[in-house]
Amino acid sequence: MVSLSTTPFLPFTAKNASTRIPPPTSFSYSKQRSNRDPRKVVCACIAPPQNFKSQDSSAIHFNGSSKSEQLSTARDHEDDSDVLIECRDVYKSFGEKKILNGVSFKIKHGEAVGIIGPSGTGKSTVLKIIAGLLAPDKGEVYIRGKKRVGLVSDDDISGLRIGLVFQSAALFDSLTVRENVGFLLYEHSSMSEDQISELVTETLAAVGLKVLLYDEPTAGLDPIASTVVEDLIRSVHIKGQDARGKPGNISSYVVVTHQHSTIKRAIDRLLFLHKGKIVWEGMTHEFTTSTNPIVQQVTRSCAGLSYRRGCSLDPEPT
Ligand SMILES: Nc1ncnc2c1ncn2[C@@H]1O[C@H](COP(=O)(O)OP(=O)(O)OP(=O)(O)O)[C@@H](O)[C@H]1O
Repeated sequence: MVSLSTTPFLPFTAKNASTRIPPPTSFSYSKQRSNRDPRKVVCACIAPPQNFKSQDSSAIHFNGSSKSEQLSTARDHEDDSDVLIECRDVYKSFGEKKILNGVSFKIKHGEAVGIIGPSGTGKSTVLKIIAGLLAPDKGEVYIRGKKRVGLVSDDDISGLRIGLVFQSAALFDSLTVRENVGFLLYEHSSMSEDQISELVTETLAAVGLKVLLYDEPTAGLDPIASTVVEDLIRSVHIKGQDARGKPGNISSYVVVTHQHSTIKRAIDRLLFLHKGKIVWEGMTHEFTTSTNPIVQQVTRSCAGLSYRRGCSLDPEPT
């Protein structure tokens, strides 16, 4: 397990911040393969900052500008050779509660995808199904074109390492509370900023992760601290680069979020999950100009509201 103090994350500065900014209070990265949990899931934890006051409380608005959009959730006649992950008609219930009701989408090599939608609609459930922590009741998950059977194990058929980054703890009952919550930060680490930066890049490379799934990575962070995390998410992607200009190792990532700044800064393509289905997908900048009635309900409810006032992605009641 590798645990990192937050202080050394200063190399990842917010592009829009004029001053160097404090990082989140804790960021830890852990290769989660204890003897008690043989699954090939790599887990990290990002916790909200403590005792950190933003130096810039300016509102962050989410407003795209493109006129075009792609309303179709079915992408026929596509070249699928670069598809890393596909969920095909996935259903999931918990007891009597039907959560996913035929979810289908593809994640391609190089993509930065966001899953948004109302609370409780099953976004985290989708991530857990992709990661192989939960099995769908019906439907299939394909990893590089190979159907996944059962949960992720050491016999993983895909060879594609998928990491899940949790926003909060209490994730694996096989881990102790201490392991789950803290990932034991080195609060008084003597490592330099550059050493830590290097360590993150090298650790990701050594672990061999190709896809990262982030579950609400900026929840609870103020706007400035969020930008640090959003930049870090971009920096470890193959299309990004770290403070030293080195490209990341992550081929594709998926972010579940309610935060407008994260949608704007860290996501290129959006999947909108509503009532158990993907009801809209398109490029991030196409969202606010969508003519999809459900999307319009959301964007209407967000009009004029700032991030800090907590604009919700829940559609207005009809
Ligand atoms: N293991 C479980 N057992 C029973 N119910 C569950 C389980 N996991 C999730 N649920 C329920 O399924 C629903 C969807 O949960 P999920 O966390 O996937 O939603 P979400 O869209 O990520 O929500 P939020 O945006 O609020 O985080 C919720 O009602 C939740 O209580």
